[in-house]
Amino acid sequence: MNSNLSNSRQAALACLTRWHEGRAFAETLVDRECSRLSLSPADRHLVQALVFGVLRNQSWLDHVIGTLRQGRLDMNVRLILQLGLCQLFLLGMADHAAVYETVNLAPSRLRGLVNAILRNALRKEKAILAEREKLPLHILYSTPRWLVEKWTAQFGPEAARKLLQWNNTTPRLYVRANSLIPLNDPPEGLVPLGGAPGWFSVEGLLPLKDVNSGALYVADPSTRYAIDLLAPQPDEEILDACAAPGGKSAAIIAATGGKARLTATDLHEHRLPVLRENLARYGSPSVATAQADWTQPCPPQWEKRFDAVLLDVPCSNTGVIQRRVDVRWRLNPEEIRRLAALQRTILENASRAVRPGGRLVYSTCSIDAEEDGLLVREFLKDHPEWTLKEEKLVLPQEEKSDGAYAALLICA
Ligand SMILES: C[S@@+](CC[C@H](N)C(=O)[O-])C[C@H]1O[C@@H](n2cnc3c(N)ncnc32)[C@H](O)[C@@H]1O
Repeated sequence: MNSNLSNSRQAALACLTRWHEGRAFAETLVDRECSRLSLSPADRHLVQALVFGVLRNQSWLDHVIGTLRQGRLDMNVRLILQLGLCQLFLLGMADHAAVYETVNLAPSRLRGLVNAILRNALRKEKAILAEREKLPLHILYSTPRWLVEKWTAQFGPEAARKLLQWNNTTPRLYVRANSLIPLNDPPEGLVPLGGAPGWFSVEGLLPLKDVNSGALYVADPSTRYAIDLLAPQPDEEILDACAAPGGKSAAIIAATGGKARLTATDLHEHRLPVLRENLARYGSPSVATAQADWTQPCPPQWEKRFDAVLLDVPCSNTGVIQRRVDVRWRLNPEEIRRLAALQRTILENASRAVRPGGRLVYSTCSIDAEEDGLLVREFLKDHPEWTLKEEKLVLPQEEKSDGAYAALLICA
């Protein structure tokens, strides 16, 4: 058997084990493990497909394991079985290689058990797959039941089902062309996105040269709505309050042909160097950057100072679950309530930085009303001097992109 394939499966098992032990992101664990083992791009690809495939289908895989074997299984064996079933039923790998390699992941005393369960799964394949569509949504789409119920209540059963289905598909990669650093030779494999000028879907390899030069920025097209609503103008004084790592700051500068007077702040001092580095690469080196905690009152020197403020607040990331496989498992209703309270405080304080007649765009990559439209309406109730001019909720299953929310508020 190919030893690189064995390495990839071992790496995937190591990543899943660590994922369950701590709070690290799956993406970070995959990157770290593949670099440690110096895996080739093809092997990295397999590790990612295995780890993400298991995490996206965890409840269904456990359900299948439960139908094949009653009684307790230790975590290591459960993860090995999840990996085996993922290869057999989700990634369509050859049966023989998938079973053989998976059995070899187990300690010798447990190989017989793993082999028996996987062979039993193959014998029952038809029944297992036929049963799938009849399972409750939280098992079929491996999403916590509370989240399924929440989305069903918010969007209706049909839209919720489509969203759950979308979240379990593989995300595409997109880039935004930076008008400040034109591409010399448009790279191959970039397909322009209809209705989103300057945006491309990456159909081949990511053109690293152009990403490193700052001519292309990797981002999802859903992020453009916040900038469109802000409509930054040359010479305006603009604040990007939650700015790191700087994607939207760079887009603001590009939208004004490099002429906005931008201040970019973030809570985390350690994120500022990355923010500055990104802004320099994207052709906007003169942006003023500063550490600021917007849960605290607006600093006096910034009160009523800005023509426009962008508030891209920390959020639950429920709009980007397709891309970030951990989110659904790390989130709970209490965390959403905590984030909504934090967002409301940040909005209260940062809104004071807007001059009379100025505007503020509040944005998230969450699709949950408590962090989006409901929160904005609560704010408006307490602040009659503000009006909601326009808002946009991007639902991933409808736009075939990440989910996002942006609201344009005007100060009297
Ligand atoms: C959604 S991210 C911003 C992404 C950024 N706008 C971009 O396009 O690259 C939210 C940011 O808010 C920052 N943040 C969290 N709490 C904050 C606070 N109290 N004050 C200021 N920034 C905060 C986080 O460090 C994080 O960088």
